[in-house]
Amino acid sequence: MKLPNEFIEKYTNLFGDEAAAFFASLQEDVVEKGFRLNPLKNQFENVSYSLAEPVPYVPTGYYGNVSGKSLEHQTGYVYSQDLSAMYVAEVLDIEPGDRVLDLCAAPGGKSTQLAGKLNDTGLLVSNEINLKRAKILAENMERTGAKNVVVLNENPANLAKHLPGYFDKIIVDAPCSGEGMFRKDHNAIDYWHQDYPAECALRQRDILQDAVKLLAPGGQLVYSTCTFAPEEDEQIIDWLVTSYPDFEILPIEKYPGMDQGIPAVTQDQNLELEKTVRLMPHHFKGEGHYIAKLQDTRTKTSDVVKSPKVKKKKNKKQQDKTVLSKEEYQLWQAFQSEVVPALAYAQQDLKVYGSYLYYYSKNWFSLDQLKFVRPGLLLGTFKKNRFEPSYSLAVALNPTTECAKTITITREEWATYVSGNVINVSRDLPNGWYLLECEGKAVSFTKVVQGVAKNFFPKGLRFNV
Ligand SMILES: C[S@@+](CC[C@H](N)C(=O)[O-])C[C@H]1O[C@@H](n2cnc3c(N)ncnc32)[C@H](O)[C@@H]1O
Repeated sequence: MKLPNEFIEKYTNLFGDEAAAFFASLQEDVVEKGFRLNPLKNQFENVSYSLAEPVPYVPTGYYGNVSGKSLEHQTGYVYSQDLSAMYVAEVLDIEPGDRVLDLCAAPGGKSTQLAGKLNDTGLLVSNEINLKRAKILAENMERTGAKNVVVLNENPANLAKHLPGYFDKIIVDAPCSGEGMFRKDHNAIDYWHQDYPAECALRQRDILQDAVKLLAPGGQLVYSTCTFAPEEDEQIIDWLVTSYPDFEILPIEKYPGMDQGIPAVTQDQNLELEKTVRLMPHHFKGEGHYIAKLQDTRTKTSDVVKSPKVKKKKNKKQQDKTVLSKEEYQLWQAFQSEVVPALAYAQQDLKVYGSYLYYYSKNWFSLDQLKFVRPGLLLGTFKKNRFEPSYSLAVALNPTTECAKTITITREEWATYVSGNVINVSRDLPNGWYLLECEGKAVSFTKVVQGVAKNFFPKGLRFNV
């Protein structure tokens, strides 16, 4: 890998004696991998990956490589994540019931972790400006099985216009010059030029200005990048606390191999920046990252004050099209009482978009003016006088406690099913909807018709093991 000359010059000046070790680490081909367990799932004794090497700084993190074609991945038990990246969401102090925003969320590394930390309380809004990436994000969030996640496809300015002061906690994992990704993605070097970090910094300031507007007084903000560039790291945080004096930098615990931020790269030599973290590949097993944690010191206001105003409906024509018809509600209830009795959602917490039925709590914000990819948990589809449960609902279920009709399948049968084939089951089994579970993990819904479990695994997700 050929590093640009200006890059070498810049970091030789900045890192001095350490520069040679730093450049050498960027040339390493074999980089240790990591993964996280999803706390929304249960029975981890059935996970076939070794949990012998836990990561010391993330309770759900482990060293090791997981396959995207494994049962554990398909059912959302594990998420493959860089060993540095998994420290970002870890440092945000999530409390049950928090409203959390991941502003630059695709493909979902931080968001999947945040969903686990919220444990189905509060609300997680995972936002991604790029539609294609937002769809990938939604797929990754689906696999977590979280019931309280909304995926938006908004620009931060529009979000700030509609939801000012709405969120208790925000992560800005900013688009950056990606220097920390050079060894993982050699193409990142092609985009790099001397002025690139400064250009990225302008965009990061814009995004942070909106993030500040979105944060509730007394809220917490975590900012991260995967670059070594001081322009996008310490200098951005220095700019933030200078521009917004209500914000103060909180200390982040430094585990072995983690470095502190470098005050010397800022004009005012702001020593507070030592509280931030640099993850450097010559010191730490993981790609290059920078993390800062900020506290808004304004007094917290009550939920009543911070909820955005919802405009009252003016006339009948403007009636909410997302309200279920009586027939739709009856179809859902018939399915729900028979198959998922634990999910007795109130009618006000259900919404329809076209023929799709979603769980979306009445306590969450109005989606009217926002572009969304996932307006809550997709429960299923209404099709000519019947209700068909979704894959999203299947993977969100605990087969033991939340589903009354399950069929246990073997790993071989699982492999058959995810490749798009049917499975033969007992002919004595009554026809109808069942949840397929393998080793306690919810795989998919199936419809049994005379001893055959029909394939309802989404076409776009099918794979051969
Ligand atoms: C570093 S990546 C996020 C990675 C993600 N947080 C994760 O852990 O998987 C930055 C994201 O910011 C998005 N982005 C680009 N320009 C943006 C902008 N102006 N405002 C908000 N997000 C932007 C990119 O599309 C990209 O998905």
